[in-house]
Amino acid sequence: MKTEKLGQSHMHISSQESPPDSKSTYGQSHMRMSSQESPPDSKSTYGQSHTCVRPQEARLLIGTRGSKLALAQANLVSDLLARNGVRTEIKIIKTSGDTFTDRPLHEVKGFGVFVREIDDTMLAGEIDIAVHSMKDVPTERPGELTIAAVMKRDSPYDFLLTRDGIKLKDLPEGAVIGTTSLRRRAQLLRYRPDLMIKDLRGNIDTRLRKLKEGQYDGILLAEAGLERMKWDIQGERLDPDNFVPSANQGTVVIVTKKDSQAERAVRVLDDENTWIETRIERIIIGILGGGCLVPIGAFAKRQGDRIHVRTEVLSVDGKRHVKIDEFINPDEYELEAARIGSELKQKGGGELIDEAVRMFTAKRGKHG
Ligand SMILES: NCc1[nH]cc(CCC(=O)O)c1CC(=O)O
Repeated sequence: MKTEKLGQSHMHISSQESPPDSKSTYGQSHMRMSSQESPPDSKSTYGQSHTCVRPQEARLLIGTRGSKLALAQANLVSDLLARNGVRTEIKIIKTSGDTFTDRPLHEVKGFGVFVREIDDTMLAGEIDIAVHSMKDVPTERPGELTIAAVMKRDSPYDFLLTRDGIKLKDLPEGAVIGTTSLRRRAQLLRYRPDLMIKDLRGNIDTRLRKLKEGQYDGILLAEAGLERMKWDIQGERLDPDNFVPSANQGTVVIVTKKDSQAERAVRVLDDENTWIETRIERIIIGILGGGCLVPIGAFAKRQGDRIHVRTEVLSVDGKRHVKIDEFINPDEYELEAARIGSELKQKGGGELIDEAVRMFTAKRGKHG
């Protein structure tokens, strides 16, 4: 296990590798490990907690945000289910993350700002399936709901778009880069402390427009979003050694009520390899805590008969970080993920997390 110590500068000790192909080829069949992120004791009350009992031949209702990316994801799931004989209908649900687009996400109250209202609609029995970008789904979940399927991972990497195709290392001194992600901000400043990082909110099309309008020299976003929108835009895929992705980045997840017809219907879409990679990442960030208030990267990638795990916590200014980069045995992946999360926390990650949360809380106190 290789750990970089907390300090002012770091010799990167992992072998620099170009990002591997992000498509996994792992086997399809699998024994489902415990998927419970919430206590396994709560039994679903599906069908008992609401009056609207729909006839059996009714379509399953898919709940989703209304952004172009979210709709692209929901339509993909609907099409795949149709190919498996499952009829669905899509219902758009507005979330607080979509409402407050004028501020950084970490300043929108509470966790799961893109998920909470959709969870509530499912708990009320008004939808059967929810399709989310998995990285937006908090690790703390309502006991009645379950992650019923994790789709095969798209690109997990961050992607830099610049107006004239300049690479990150060649950007001029003080170039303005748009992102509102605390993780991307800290990782950018670690790599190029001279850069000016400017908040950038809004859906993908809004961000692209702001780049074209000249408000930024570059913008940083998830490559998966561009893939799913089928936008073939030239840019630079950032190396996961320097830009460890957000936990579960590039993954679409399907949530249903436990023990429901919907849970059984969507199971066919589950991808074993992505299930394991994203579970490792969620165990790690679940142990670290801090939610979206702290610059944390967590990335697990199956490579042959091993799983490469990279995870790090950074200070908000990118000047300090602590990182673990190692290969683990897939047979013990849950235990190994818990060990890594605990070690990262003990080796300085906990202090950086507390510092970031204190900083945010103080800032929120000042601005109300
Ligand atoms: N709320 C931000 C968010 N949630 C999921 C994605 C991208 C798609 C994915 O990671 O699956 C994005 C945009 C971004 O990070 O650029």
